[in-house]
Amino acid sequence: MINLEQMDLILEALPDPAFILSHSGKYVAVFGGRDTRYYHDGTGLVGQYISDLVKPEKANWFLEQIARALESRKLLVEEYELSNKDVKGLADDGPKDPIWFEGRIQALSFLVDDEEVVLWVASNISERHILEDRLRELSDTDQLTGLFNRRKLEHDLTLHYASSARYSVPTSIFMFDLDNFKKINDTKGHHAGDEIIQAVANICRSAIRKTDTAYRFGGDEFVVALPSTGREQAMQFAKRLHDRFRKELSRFSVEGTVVTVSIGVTIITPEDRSYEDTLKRADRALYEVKSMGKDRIFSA
Ligand SMILES: Nc1nc2c(ncn2[C@@H]2O[C@H](COP(=O)(O)OP(=O)(O)OP(=O)(O)O)[C@@H](O)[C@H]2O)c(=O)[nH]1
Repeated sequence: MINLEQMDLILEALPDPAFILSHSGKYVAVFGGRDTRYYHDGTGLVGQYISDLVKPEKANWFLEQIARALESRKLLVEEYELSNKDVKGLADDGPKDPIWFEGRIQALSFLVDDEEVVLWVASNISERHILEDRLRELSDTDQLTGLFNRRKLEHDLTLHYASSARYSVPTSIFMFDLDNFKKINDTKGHHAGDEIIQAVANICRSAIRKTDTAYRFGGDEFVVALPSTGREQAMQFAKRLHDRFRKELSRFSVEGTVVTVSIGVTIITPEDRSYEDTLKRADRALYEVKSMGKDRIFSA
């Protein structure tokens, strides 16, 4: 049998810190979490209140989770970020960078000083979090150009569509496609083609505003989303962008074949049933440009 003294030693040896927190946010007790590579020593927190130690917004979040766990009586799992600068009363030794925690919060079946209490076990998941961020970034990014990809475009357009519908804020869309690209690819090789695609991406990056976003839609097709931009403004910008393409892509010409860009411009309208309708219209505008002889802008 394990005696009480041994039980204390076991609790102290727990790899992750385990807090007993009251309904009002008091640190009633702290066990374990002695690994200073991952955690700060939390024993200095005992007897203090969360709202005295962390900023109000974060403190309210902690109190909400405690209340939820007490109400549901079920295990609650939540991820959150904290740095030792956020929490007064922690010793300076321990990790310097902000830590991402997974908190597992469980109501306990006894009261402390007439208050309900929860067990809050905090595990350091920073490494996993960084990896997840990197994976998300990779899955949203086109490898050749570093621009966002079609997947991310579809995600972002859903948001633009929702805010256009809700707040009547216009979002303009350019869809553009290189002209005569196949010929260059066939004559000078795929590698030269890749260079052109990268040059287009660089022009986009340097030309657009911070609030605009450029995407590689696929192959030699690109999309730029311009939030809070009406048609007239969008057309002015399309002209400027088109001029830059003309100037900066002319160096890739071969044997009388010039790489130019055709741009279809449209705007999310209240009649659109979803962003897909907007994209289809942009695609139709692009088709019109191509049939009119390429290297120009058409608004639909
Ligand atoms: N180098 C390179 N070529 C690509 C890439 N993705 C697509 N392509 C090529 O891009 C070309 C796109 O075809 P089209 O749009 O019909 O070519 P185009 O000559 O520009 O045709 P128009 O738009 O009618 O002027 C095809 O030859 C594809 O093989 C890529 O990542 N790198």
